Order: sequence, then structure tokens, then C-alpha cells
Amino acid sequence: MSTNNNNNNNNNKLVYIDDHRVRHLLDWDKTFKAVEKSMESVAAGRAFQNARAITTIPKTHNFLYTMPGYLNDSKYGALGCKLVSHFPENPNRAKPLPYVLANILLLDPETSILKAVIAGTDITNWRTAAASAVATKYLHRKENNILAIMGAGVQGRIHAIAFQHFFKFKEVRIWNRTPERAQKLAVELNREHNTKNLFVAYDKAEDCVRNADVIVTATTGASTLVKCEWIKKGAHINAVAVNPNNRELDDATYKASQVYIDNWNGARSELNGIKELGVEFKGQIGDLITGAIHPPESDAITVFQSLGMAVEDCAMARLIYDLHLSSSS
Ligand SMILES: NC(=O)C1=CN([C@@H]2O[C@H](COP(=O)(O)OP(=O)(O)OC[C@H]3O[C@@H](n4cnc5c(N)ncnc54)[C@H](OP(=O)(O)O)[C@@H]3O)[C@@H](O)[C@H]2O)C=CC1
Ligand SMILES: O=C(O)C1=NCCCC1
Repeated sequence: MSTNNNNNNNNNKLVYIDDHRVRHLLDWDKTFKAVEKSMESVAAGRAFQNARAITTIPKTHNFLYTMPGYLNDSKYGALGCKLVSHFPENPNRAKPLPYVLANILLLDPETSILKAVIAGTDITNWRTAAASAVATKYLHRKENNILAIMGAGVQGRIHAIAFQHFFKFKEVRIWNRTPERAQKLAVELNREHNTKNLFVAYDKAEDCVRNADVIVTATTGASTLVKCEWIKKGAHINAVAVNPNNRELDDATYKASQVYIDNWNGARSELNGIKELGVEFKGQIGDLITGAIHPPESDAITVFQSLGMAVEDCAMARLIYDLHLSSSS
């Protein structure tokens, strides 16, 4: 890239960075910083993205999201576009594929020359969990004893890993519609973390949510998962699912909570259902980072309604591109 890049790749060679390489380069602390900077940049007027285009594929439940963005920053600055799909039948194929698959095009911001095509599926997963972690950092400045994760799919798993990395909860509860998958995930995560009962599968959604300090909802379903009366005072919820036909939290939860978003353009385009409940969004997570708005009272229930931002993917693409070049030259 032409901005502040200390590598030797001054030619215009197009680079392809595949899934395997991306996985090798991903790092939680670097991902957190890239996402935090992109959220801050949105609020500070240094990052630009319109609402994403959503292409529906007729006679299926499939979507393709087109997510272009530009971020002006010496370290994470990038011009890029993510193509990310939502293919509900993918996990049920004979050879299962992820529900969400992504690729990112990274362009030179000064010339618009295509610099890299980067496998974007793991980037999407990591940056989504990191966005929830950033929101939790700014909205939940209190004890982190119990984390409740609703959904044991890709997002449920990556949130459990990321949140343990950043916050070190005493108990991480996992609920899933199919209980065996929650049990399997808890066993795997305890093995990977060398723990016995840190990750615990819960059969009932209510038992999982009650008394949790932080809740993550990450399913693809068309049913409400969390009821307001189960939620502890002062708890923080990261509502991760993006599903036009479903909200994972009941209406009472939205009405009783202070609801934050990642970006106004996306919210205006995709979150009208929540607005129709009479809920006013308090602001963007980036507004909390810049100090443009104040953090909520400590006993408020807070919700981060995550949509995912193109500029997070731009910052991540730049990070991975720079790491790739600096470790392969
Ligand atoms: N905000 C953001 O930036 C992003 C959001 N997402 C969103 O995250 C969500 C999860 O994606 P991902 O983890 O990749 O998907 P997966 O297919 O890996 O997991 C899906 C999960 O949803 C559960 N589920 C499906 N149907 C229902 C139902 N009717 N009731 C309850 N649970 C159900 C599945 O349970 P079971 O095991 O029983 O089938 C499984 O736990 C999606 O909504 C996606 O849009 C994804 C990327 C970025
Ligand atoms: O990458 C994102 O942002 C996504 N948001 C909605 C669902 C698919 C991925």
C-alpha cells in the first residue's frame, strides 16, 4: 500500500492471501485494536461506508452482502470491499460449509489498483467477536464473572474464545438449540483451554441467561431466545445475529435497555424493526470511544446490536496484508 507501509512490495503485484495464511496471521490483540480503531474512526469522521447492498437470491433463503468501505488511518487505512454470503443450507450439505463465507478485495487507496484478494471468512468471524469485545469494554465496566453464550455455531464458538482471551470470565455458559452441540463445544473448549469446568453446557436458555453478567446471542434461527425477566440488572448483551426475520431478544428487553449500534447508516437501513418498538439508539460504540457520548449508568441493561461494518473489514484486510508482506519478504 502506498501509505506508511514498511515493506518492499513496491510493485503492483496482486497478492492472494488464502484461509490458511490468514489463520496463521490472525492475532486477538491486533484484531481488537484494528476493530476499536475502525469504530472510533466511524465516529470521528475518518471512515466511510454506506449501508451495504443485500442481494437476495430468488427461490432460496440466500443473500449476498456487498460491503465497500474506506478508512483513513496511517496504520489501518484501506480502501476495500467485502463480499460476504449468508447461505443457510451450507452447514447441512453432505460436506458442510460455513453459513457465512467471505472474501475481501483490498485496493490501493491512492490509485485504486487491486492489491490483494484476501480470504475473509475467518477475518469476519474474528472481527465480529472483537467488535462485541470492544462494545463490552466500553459498556460493561464491572465484574465479568459469568458469560452466557446463546448458540454453539461458528459465532458462538469464536465469541467464547475471544471473550475468554480478553475478559477471563469465571464461568462461560453455552446454550444451543441442539443441546449435544453445546455439550460438544464445552468439552472442546475445556480441552483447548486446559480447564475442567470453565465452559459449561446448559440445556435451558433461561438457566443459561439468569445471573449472567454478559450475554452473547449468536444464532441464525427465527425465534426469540432471551426474555427480559431473565436478565440481571446491569448486564450487557451483544446481539450478534443479523437476520431480517428475527430478533434474538424479546421486545421487552429492547424497551428496558440502552441500545447501541456500530454505525448509523447500517442501523437506518437494517434496524427499523427495533426502531418501530419505540427504541431510540443511544449512539455508536465509536461515540463512546471518542467521548462524544457518556457511558450508561452502571445498573442499566445495555445492548450492542451488532451489524458488522465494512470499515472493520478494511482495517483487518490492511492488517493482514501488512503482516503477510512483512513476514514473507
Ligand atoms: N454482526 C455481525 O457482524 C455478524 C453477524 N453474523 C451472524 O451471526 C449469526 C450466527 O452465524 P454463524 O455462527 O456463522 O452460524 P452457524 O450456522 O455456525 O450457527 C448457527 C447457530 O444458530 C442456531 N440456530 C439455528 N436455528 C435456530 C433456531 N430456530 N433457534 C435457535 N437457534 C437456532 C444453530 O443451532 P443448531 O446447532 O441447533 O442448529 C447454531 O447454534 C448469523 O445470524 C449471522 O448473520 C455473522 C457474521 C458477522
Ligand atoms: O460480515 C458481516 O458484517 C456480516 N454481517 C451480516 C451477516 C453476514 C456477515
